Amino acid sequence: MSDFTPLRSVLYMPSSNAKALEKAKTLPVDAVIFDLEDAVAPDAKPAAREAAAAAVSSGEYGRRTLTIRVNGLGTEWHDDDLAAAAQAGPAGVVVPKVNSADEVRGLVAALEKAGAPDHTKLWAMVETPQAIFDVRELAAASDRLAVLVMGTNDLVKELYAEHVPGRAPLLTSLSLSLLAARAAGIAIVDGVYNDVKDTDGFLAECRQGREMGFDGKTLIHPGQIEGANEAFAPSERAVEDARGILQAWEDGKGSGVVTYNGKMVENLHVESAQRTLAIHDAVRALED
Ligand SMILES: CC(C)(COP(=O)(O)OP(=O)(O)OC[C@H]1O[C@@H](n2cnc3c(N)ncnc32)[C@H](O)[C@@H]1OP(=O)(O)O)[C@@H](O)C(=O)NCCC(=O)NCCSC(=O)C[C@H](O)C(=O)O
Ligand SMILES: [Mg+2]
Repeated sequence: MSDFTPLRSVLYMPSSNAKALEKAKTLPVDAVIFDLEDAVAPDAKPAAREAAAAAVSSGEYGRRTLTIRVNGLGTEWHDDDLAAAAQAGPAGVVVPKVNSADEVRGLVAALEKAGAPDHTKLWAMVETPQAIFDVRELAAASDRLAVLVMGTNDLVKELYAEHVPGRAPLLTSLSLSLLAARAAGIAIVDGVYNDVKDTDGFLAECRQGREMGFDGKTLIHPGQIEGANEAFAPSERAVEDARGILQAWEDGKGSGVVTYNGKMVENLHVESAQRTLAIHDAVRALED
């Protein structure tokens, strides 16, 4: 876990919005998605592409993980977007509506052909019924695939579902994607919450995402960053418990099972505690 990169808060911004691009340089966000897809009107796409590439190359975003979301496979903008993103060399190229393992392999080949540096990974958006059915193979299709990104707006649209508190219509898709990411050993971030003024609803969805196991949440507004950063970082209590578990394990060296605060501790709990502390250390390192 030493090279763990926090992805608690992953903020989309339209690459056509110069003010938002500027503002992101000061926001306490773990990662930025410079968007060329849904948030950018067709006639603004060429200029947005240039702005996104320039932002990535600028060196002005500090420790933030930078990514560019290109337009999807089969669109008139995809090839030019992918070439520009590969040349700019962000941490991730986010591709919407990836449907299958074959598409992942094709995208990785295209990135390599376009000269993307080794550190530029593929982030695949899972947001169609076909992707959900193929998500296990999709997530394991390439070592260059680093992150799954849930596209819950498109999923709701494709399922003819509704956005409801608790997200019952999406739970199967969220859970299958999460299982696939964990089986493949890659990161996964939850979808966006559209109502930027509904703080309670947003925080409830962050808690749900955290409890399910997501690494973080994609966001659409700066006002959502603080809540996501807090929800997806280990709480003080969790850090204290993790340290206590490690101490109890150390004290009981040699026994296969000990207790901490009256609860059973086995090797698997020790591994979880170590993970909690590694995430805590990585988050602290960002904040220093
Ligand atoms: C949703 C918004 C259109 C709201 O914009 P606005 O009304 O301008 O908000 P505010 O006036 O409250 O903004 C306050 C300040 O913050 C800046 N700002 C706003 N949003 C962002 C942002 N995303 N990144 C950076 N900075 C931002 C404003 O410029 C104001 O700055 P200042 O005046 O200096 O204080 C808007 O928030 C927005 O456009 N959000 C992003 C929308 C987007 O990217 N959508 C596409 C991705 S969502 C999606 O499609 C996921 C997936 O594919 C799926 O299917 O689910
Ligand atoms: Mg989408």
